[in-house]
Amino acid sequence: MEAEKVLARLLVKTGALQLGEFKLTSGLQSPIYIDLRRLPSYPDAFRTVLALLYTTSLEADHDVVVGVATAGIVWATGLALYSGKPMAYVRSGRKQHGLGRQVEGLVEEKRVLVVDDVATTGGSLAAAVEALRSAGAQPRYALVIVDREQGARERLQAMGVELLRVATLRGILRAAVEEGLVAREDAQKVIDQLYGGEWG
Ligand SMILES: O=P(O)(O)OC[C@H]1O[C@H](OP(=O)(O)OP(=O)(O)O)[C@H](O)[C@@H]1O
Ligand SMILES: O=C(O)c1cc(=O)[nH]c(=O)[nH]1
Repeated sequence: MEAEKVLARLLVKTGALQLGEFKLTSGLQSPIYIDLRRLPSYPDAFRTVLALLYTTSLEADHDVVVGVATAGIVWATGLALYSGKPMAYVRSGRKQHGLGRQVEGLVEEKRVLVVDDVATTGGSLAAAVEALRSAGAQPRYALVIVDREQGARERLQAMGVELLRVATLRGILRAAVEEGLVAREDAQKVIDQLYGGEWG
């Protein structure tokens, strides 16, 4: 079964796909929210999505898996255990006590795969890439489970980082409609509001 269909089923079953009115981290408003933080509460779903993430990660040459705080750390940890690669993580800001670091773990001169759960504008991944470069790392690839296609790929490309994704939000919505999991009219409203009616 293709990744979009698997994700559509799991996201609906676990309540991780929510329709409504949401404010995003970028300040944008959205009629849909993907809450992948719920997945680890369902071990079978967690394992299935980790396997999909691992398969996609094979496209990226890397020495270290780096999670983006907070949601990305969970997935990076699972992926590192899956792949046997070292793992590190990036905080959203520099720690104000202890060693005062933003990047935790060994990344200097390493080819890094930056992992997060969702990409929307790419602001969070871009900030992580900058922090990693300041720490002497070489971030080459970013990897997410869901790419909402709201600017992340282009923003990262401009920084020399390629964005890999298990699925796009539009692909998941299309599969959810085909599987009878989301009403076509509800999905169409999301597509109209976020993508000017283009299903991609
Ligand atoms: O591409 P962007 O526009 O940056 O949006 C995506 C980011 O937003 C969410 O994080 P959030 O800020 O909600 O923090 P959390 O991971 O700590 O929950 C998500 O986990 C991504 O990191
Ligand atoms: O852009 C975000 O903040 C965001 C969107 C989304 O669908 N899911 C999420 O966890 N964050």
